[in-house]
Amino acid sequence: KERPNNFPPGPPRLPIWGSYWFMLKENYNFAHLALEALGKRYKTDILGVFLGDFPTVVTFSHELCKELLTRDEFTGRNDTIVTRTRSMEEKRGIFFVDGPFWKGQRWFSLRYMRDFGFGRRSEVLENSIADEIKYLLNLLDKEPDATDRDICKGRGHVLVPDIFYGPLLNSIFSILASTRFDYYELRECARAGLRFQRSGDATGAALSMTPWLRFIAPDFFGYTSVIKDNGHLLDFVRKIVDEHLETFSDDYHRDFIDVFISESTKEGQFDYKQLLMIVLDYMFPPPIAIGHTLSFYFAYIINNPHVQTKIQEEIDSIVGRQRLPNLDDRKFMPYLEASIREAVRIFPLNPLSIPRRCVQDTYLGGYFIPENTIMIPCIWTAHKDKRIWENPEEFKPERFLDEDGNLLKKDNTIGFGAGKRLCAGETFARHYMFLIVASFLQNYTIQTPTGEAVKFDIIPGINLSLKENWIKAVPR
Ligand code: HEM
Repeated sequence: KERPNNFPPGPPRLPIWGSYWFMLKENYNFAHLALEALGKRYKTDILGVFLGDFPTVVTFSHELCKELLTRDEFTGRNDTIVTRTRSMEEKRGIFFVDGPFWKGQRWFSLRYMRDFGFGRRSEVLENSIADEIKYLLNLLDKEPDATDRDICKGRGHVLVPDIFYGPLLNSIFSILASTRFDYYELRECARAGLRFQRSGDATGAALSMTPWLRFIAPDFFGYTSVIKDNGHLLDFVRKIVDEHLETFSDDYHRDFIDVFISESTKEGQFDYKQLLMIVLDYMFPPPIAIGHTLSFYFAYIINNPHVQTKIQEEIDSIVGRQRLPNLDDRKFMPYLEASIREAVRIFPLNPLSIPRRCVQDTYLGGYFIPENTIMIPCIWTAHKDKRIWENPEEFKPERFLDEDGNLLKKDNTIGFGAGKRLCAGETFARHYMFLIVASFLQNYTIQTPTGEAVKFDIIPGINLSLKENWIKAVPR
């Protein structure tokens, strides 16, 4: 268990948690800040640490993060107690599988979800998203009723991102399951998902390194949430899949679940658990990833009112006030688009992306990387790399525009990952974020209920999230 020869520099390895002790000392709450600090301490763009027994390499520069994300040797994922427990003790789904199984399942799901509008322009999907956005605008314009008091305190006084949970989930379910659900039920689901991902904080990481902790203090180390909250999501998905199996007919495929049942049965490979996990892997990110990215987005434009005004001017000149914005408007609204890119850059939701696994011995940045090393691109630091970004701490959408105000073709952000494991929902996410932001700012100016700046009270987890973000939408 020696440090491998020519392994990247980093802190020593102590008993039980290896170098993790040093991370906790640097920053107990936020692993990305702890690793960034260790990178600075060792004056390196590539750090070698041991998370318990696992050799782990962290890259910080934009260049090395991009290389890590795009090279085939780093397309594996890690198999941990949490990823296993999450998928019923098997390796299933898309997120945490690798090798030929991952390739086949990723290709299959993207190929067939596309037929239902996912990842492309689609009139049917856009109309259904437009209906969800009308629901949201209506919510901003009314006093709360019994069913929405948890997200609305009064006219225009709403909780972000919780107001988006129902619409986002209904949109993805229109593709997966051709079904709409009650908004409150969907919010409860999204909140279970949020608790589950928050269990991936510092103590949750300890669980992956030393799984026996689940027998000693399951609540403290997040194991209870893995079981209970993930169980809530699985029960929800199981009900949908079982209903599909009961009513399935090969004459007409209503949605992606039907296509999965049909195609995999034809090949004699119907896998119930895989169907559950694919649905879960596509339903989890819309509320958690899009919802919380929007939450940070609104926080930034509230704290930068000049940006908000400029976006509103752009909306007024391209769309006006007589109709709602649609995706045809997107290419004529570079400033709005740039503001979304800038929010993803300055506050990447997954500051350490979703860690990869090295699938064969190789080299990176001149250092030796043994097979099975955990590979972590520190997106947080790469997005503030001064070699790429001028004044990186400043929220400045203009950095994505040329002198004539056109959107730059090249986007150096890597908040959606890169390479063959690039986020499978990026197009869906970008479409949705554009439509929500454009429709909200066309009709409202967003501020905090007190008129003060948003305080960045961040909760750690696999994703970062704001503690509680009530906003006030003031009619324009
Ligand atoms: C703003 C919203 C989102 C952000 C910031 C985000 C970010 C990410 C990141 C960083 C990864 C890891 C990529 C890598 O390893 O290189 C990822 C993977 C993934 N994302 Fe997203 N995501 C978002 C929205 C979505 C949505 C809406 C969906 C689905 C509806 C989705 C589905 C997935 C899937 C299935 C993967 C796993 C891909 C694989 O391992 O092959 N994401 N996402």
